[in-house]
Amino acid sequence: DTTPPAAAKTTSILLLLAYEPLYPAAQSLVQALSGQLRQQVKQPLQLHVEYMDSDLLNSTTYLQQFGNLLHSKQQQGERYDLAIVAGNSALQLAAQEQQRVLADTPVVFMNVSDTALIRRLLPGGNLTGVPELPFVYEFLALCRSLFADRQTLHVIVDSRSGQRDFLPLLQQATDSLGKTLQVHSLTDLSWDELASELQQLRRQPVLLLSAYQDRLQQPKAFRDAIAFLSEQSASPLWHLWPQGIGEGLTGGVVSDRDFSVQQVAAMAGQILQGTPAASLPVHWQLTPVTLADARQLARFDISASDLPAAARLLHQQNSFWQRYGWVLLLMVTASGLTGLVLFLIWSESRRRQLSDEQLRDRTRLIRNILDSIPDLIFYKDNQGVYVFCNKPFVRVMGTNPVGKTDFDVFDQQTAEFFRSKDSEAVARKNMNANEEWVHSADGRIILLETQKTPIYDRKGRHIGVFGLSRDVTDLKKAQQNLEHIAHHDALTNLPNRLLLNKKLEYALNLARRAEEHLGILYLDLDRFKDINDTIGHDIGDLLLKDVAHRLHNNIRDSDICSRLGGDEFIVVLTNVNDVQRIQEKCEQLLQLIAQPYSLQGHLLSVFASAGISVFPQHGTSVDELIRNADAALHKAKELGRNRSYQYERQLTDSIHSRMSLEQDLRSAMETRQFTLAFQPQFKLGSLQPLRAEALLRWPHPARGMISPLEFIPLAETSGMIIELGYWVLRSACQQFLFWREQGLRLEKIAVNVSPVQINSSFANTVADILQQLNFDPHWLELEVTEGLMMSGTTEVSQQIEQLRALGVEFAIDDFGTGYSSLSKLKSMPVSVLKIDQSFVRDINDDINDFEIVRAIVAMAGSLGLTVVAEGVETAAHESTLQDLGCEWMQGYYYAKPMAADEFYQCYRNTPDA
Ligand SMILES: Nc1nc2c(ncn2[C@@H]2O[C@@H]3COP(=O)(O)O[C@H]4[C@@H](O)[C@H](n5cnc6c(=O)[nH]c(N)nc65)O[C@@H]4COP(=O)(O)O[C@H]3[C@H]2O)c(=O)[nH]1
Repeated sequence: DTTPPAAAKTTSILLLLAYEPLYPAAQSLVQALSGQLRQQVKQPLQLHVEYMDSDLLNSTTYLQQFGNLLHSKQQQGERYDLAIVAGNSALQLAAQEQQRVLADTPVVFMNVSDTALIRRLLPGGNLTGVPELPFVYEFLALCRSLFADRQTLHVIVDSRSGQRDFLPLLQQATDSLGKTLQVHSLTDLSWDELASELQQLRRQPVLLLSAYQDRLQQPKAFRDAIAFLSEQSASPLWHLWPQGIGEGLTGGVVSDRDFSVQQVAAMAGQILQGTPAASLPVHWQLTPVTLADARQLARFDISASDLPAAARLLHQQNSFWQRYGWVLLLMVTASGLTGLVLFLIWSESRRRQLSDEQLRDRTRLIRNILDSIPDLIFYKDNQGVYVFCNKPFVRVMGTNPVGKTDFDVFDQQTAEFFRSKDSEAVARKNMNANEEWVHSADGRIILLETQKTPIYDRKGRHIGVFGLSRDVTDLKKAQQNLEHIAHHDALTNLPNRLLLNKKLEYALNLARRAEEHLGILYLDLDRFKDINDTIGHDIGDLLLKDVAHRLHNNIRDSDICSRLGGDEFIVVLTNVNDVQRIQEKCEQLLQLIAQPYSLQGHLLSVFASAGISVFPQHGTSVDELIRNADAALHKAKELGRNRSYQYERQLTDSIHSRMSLEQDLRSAMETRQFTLAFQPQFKLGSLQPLRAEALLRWPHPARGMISPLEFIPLAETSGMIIELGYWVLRSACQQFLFWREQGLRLEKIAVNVSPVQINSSFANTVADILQQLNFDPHWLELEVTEGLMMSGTTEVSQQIEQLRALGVEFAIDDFGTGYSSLSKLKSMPVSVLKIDQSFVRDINDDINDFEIVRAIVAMAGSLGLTVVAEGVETAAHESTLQDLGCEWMQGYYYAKPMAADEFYQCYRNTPDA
């Protein structure tokens, strides 16, 4: 009897991997870890492996979803004595679940390159582990020996942070070695454009940092990305991490993962024996290993002898065992169980030749082994009569079938199905696998994955069928769940971009065959960000759900409705015969979205804009149709929102001109093409301006003066606004100092600040600039948007408060256009309100505008805020504003924005100066 005397406690370890299950490196990591852990942990061990597949799906929502999945498993009885997490996002998830799934569970991490995250978690954390650091200098040394004649290191990155964060380090390293770093960024390139750049590079070192998404936001799983890039590239691709090497990437200098696995298993062993995780030091000392794929080296004509002597080569096919070993191994494993059963049958048939006792012992041993396997194992003779089955079979099926056929045990339909699968295996003379749903004895319907193998006697005659069934119900459910998460948007449950691409591809094929049209509607909510910032993200989320619901419920089943993220939706109208219908349906959906929403006591209105592209007129591929619908959406927004626009060719041209404007903007930054204009602000009744607003001007060498309304958004999306904004601040302050020296009696200079500029270093940088210029902070007013003020994030408030403490004054620009309510004004850290010019323009004709201005002035007065009216163009404007109690004015009625010299000439001799 092999039953142990007393059941030893099972140690349960959660192995959380950031990778996808199909990823070969993930599988070998699991195997290596499980081997090492079994050596370290003496008790019975149960490993729960979870694959996050976070390369492609790395949003916070996904992390949240994954956490929920783990939590629900835990509630069904899973418990963990220890968690081993591999990869950055796995550690992120562990950090997120510290209080819930992993409460009191020690964590050992590995393959984590995010050192900031490790350092953040270490103090007080119940964790330790082995990080994975980039060996940048060692890698450059390898490049020097392999590509001695090359001075440039090419790097591939995309927009995602993480790997991209290593760029400054690489820049520093290449600079220090006198090399050049050339970045090929998927933020500017599509996959195809990157491929054609890689085709131009002949035998140059190319380092892959990160490539998951291109500028068209087309994602690729890591495996697909490296397969694609390595196939296209005329140069070998290298990596700072082991993953991907051997699967397309040529090699790299990486940390030794075998060593990490040993360390992690040793740490796990110590923790399970009672050592607190926090008392085991993190293993920061890592040894670099040069790893290379022999097949890729051969492809690029690189001699393995040029690698360091200790380099490890993958896929080196030189011995019989290396070539065919895996085939043999597979054959041996597959035939193992079959052999065991054959042995059982054989021993039964030799019963009379051996002593009874010997036979009984042997048979009992084999039975015990087969009974201890959780899978259902059975053997039927060639008449379909069960000769043997193990205990799990009897337990799950609720009956012992030995001596009976399937027809005696199961219902007619199930029995026929089982018999047909037996016959298939016999006909194929080989193992046959199938899945089958069956009723189990405890009343559940379970999914069995069954393998059937025909058995032959020594003369080759068929004598029966051996079968092995595994209960994969839970596995299938978990897979389906993950599959669903991977393909659906967590908030609205609509298909995400990945699934949209697949469905649209399918719809295109159908439309092609049926010679029908398809309509692609790219919808985006107008000013959704303001709603989010002012009323809160919770309400914003509810609103998105309602919009999704309205869209989904008002299209046909064959149509597709998908959320791309944020407030962007795509609706695909299928089976369209009359193109006119597309436009009509789009208008109908926009009207539907515009109906009011009642969300947790808030009555809200929101409008949407839509861009339309039509198959086949506006494109024949998924990419092209979505891109063109997007271009049409931009046009719709430009034309004033709450409307739709159908794609036309000129839009692509204008996108190209937008891209060329962006390039010009970069060179304008380098060649300092910008200037400042200044517009005075007057206190009522005074001819002498006491304040001036600095406004950025870009005299483009070919296109003339370009409005800030056109280029500031570009500078914001490209991040250039940060550098540009500091330039404006510095120049405006210098000009102000100069005027004061010349005798102009100005009190303050106002400078516009874009929300993008307010990051964690904003206040310190502004303070530094003021200090360098010896500029009194009380002379500075920073104009920020209403949305930013309402966003209420702690970072923004901290930055603003830090500067206010120095004496810098803050104003809300274009007040009244956002969603902030007057009652919220009290809590905003500002002292000036600038009434938007759109209210001033019609103040004498539109009673609503008049009332809004009246309310703003009254409320501001009671809060002690200064109100400045913008866009005062006529004496009538001035007099109405004066009647309402507004004291400060700015507008063309007094002066247009002008160059600094002109400003000085205008106001140096003003009577009350
Ligand atoms: N119709 C009319 N317009 C008037 C009148 N008085 C002033 N304006 C215009 O209204 C805009 C006022 O600036 P803003 O609301 O801050 O709006 C600014 C501001 O949001 C942004 N901007 C300008 N310079 C900068 C800058 O240095 N940084 C940032 N982040 N944004 C800037 O660009 C916007 C537009 O700037 P500009 O084209 O210079 O346009 C200026 C000004 O020329 C009037 O009586 N009638």
